[in-house]
Amino acid sequence: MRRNHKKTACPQLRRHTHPQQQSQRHGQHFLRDKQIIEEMIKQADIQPADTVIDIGAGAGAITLALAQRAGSVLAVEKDNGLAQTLRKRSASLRNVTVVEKDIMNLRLPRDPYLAVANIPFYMTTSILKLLMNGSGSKLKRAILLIEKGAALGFTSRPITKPSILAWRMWYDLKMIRVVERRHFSPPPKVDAALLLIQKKTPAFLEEHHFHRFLAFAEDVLRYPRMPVYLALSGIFTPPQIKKLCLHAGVDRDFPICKLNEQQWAAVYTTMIQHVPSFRWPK
Ligand SMILES: C[S@@+](CC[C@H](N)C(=O)[O-])C[C@H]1O[C@@H](n2cnc3c(N)ncnc32)[C@H](O)[C@@H]1O
Repeated sequence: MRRNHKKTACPQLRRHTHPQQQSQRHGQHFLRDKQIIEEMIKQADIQPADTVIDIGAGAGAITLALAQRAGSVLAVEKDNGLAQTLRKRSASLRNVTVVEKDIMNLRLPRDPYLAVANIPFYMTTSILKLLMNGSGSKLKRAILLIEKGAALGFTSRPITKPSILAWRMWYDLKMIRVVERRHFSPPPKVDAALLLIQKKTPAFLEEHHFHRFLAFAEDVLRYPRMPVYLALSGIFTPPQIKKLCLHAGVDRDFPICKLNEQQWAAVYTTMIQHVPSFRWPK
């Protein structure tokens, strides 16, 4: 492995450069490039009063940069050694709180917040669920470094996975660009990408519908390429399906996964308004 400590965003990493195997188990791939951190911060459009979470803060490469812009920074790191290092490095910064914890056990802010992070790749889906699932998600915007393959999956069309569809009903997900593996130390096995997550305002549906919509999506997307009339037949009557297709401007044989978010919102709203609740997918 080629090391160039001059370029490393955090010189303290020398002490924390673990063997490759351990880094992979804990998702410890530290950012070496300050320009990428600057780009993340620019994309996050942080305002002076904002609360920002750094998920998997490591030794603070992103946290310390965030502290210059945000009202407060919550740096969450599970690794005891790294958390201690970050505590020392941020001791003089009154707007940084280091929380040594598994991110999955963190109580998220009750007020709107941002997330800017180079997350542990092995937890990507769990972290996105944590940030976006739920009726009262207060996430306003996030810019996350994740695996390139995952970023492509979350942002592509047609949307075949219920959880991704549910996220995209309330959030715009955009892959900003690829970040090659050489920008990390030690480098991961695959390239990464910057994923921008932005809350839709207004969203197609009110927030309290999230879980019911997810159950609906899980039911009708069981076979994503199924024709609309078949996929919806367990919930709607044939005349309702005919009307829905007419309104959405799609043929009854149109693959269900090819509906756009606006069409999904129309189908779901029709269910809530015109289908007895015992027929709603649970
Ligand atoms: C990809 S590294 C990023 C480190 C640092 N932010 C950077 O960019 O250099 C991911 C970090 O997440 C930490 N981590 C792994 N699992 C975690 C968890 N469940 N909760 C919180 N932190 C975790 C790792 O110890 C590691 O420091």
